[in-house]
Amino acid sequence: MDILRRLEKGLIVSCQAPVDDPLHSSFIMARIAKAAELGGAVAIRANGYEDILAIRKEVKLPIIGLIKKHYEGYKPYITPTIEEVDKVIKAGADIVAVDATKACKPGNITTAEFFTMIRQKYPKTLIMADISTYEEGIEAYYLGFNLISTTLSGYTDYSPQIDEPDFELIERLSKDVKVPLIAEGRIWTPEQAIKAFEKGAYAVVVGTAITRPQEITRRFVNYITEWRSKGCKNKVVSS
Ligand SMILES: CC(=O)N[C@H](C=O)[C@@H](O)[C@H](O)[C@H](O)COP(=O)(O)O
Repeated sequence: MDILRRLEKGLIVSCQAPVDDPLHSSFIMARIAKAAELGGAVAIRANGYEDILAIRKEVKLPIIGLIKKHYEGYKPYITPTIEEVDKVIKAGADIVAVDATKACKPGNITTAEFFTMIRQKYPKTLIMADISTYEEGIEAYYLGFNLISTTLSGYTDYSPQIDEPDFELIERLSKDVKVPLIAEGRIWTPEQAIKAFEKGAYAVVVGTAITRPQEITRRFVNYITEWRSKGCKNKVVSS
């Protein structure tokens, strides 16, 4: 089946562990991706050449690949140059996710120029635009990106800094773009995933809430700490 059709109304699991995470390992990411596949995910989102390669060997699902790399003097870090695009494709990803914010990519390349470079080199590859605002999503749509994801809302200094997923952006963009609009970023519960679909999302990406035990633990601990600081209603047993 066509890759985009396979994503429709489905859960995409983002399997990423930064260098300072104890799970930072291609072997572990591939096992987590396998678990996500067995659990019913429709696709995997993965970061880094080695991780994509390892996941490609382990799962049959479509892979959305990216490479996070920081270049001095430039803000974009999600597959910001053609070099990272080459590696993502070489590793076996089906879709390449790139920064499509208004910030120039390394070498002062605009999103429009970057998109043209990728399209000329890879005429058939599906390209996902990681955006942070409505305007960026619209621009990405008219440039010809195949999918648009709300990944970077809350991660540029001009987008809303909220704890929840950006439902308003999901709703507005899904009405105005005619390519799949992916809801991504800070989805922590199944209810939020359903809400994203109801706002018009084509598929949802969940990362941290499924694949990062360190952050999941921290979230539990924070809730408990807050409850305790409010003079918890029930007796806390101290050892
Ligand atoms: C902003 C950024 O760099 N996002 C990254 C994009 O690949 C990942 O670190 C996120 O985990 C992913 O977008 C899923 O989001 P969440 O982990 O909130 O479910």
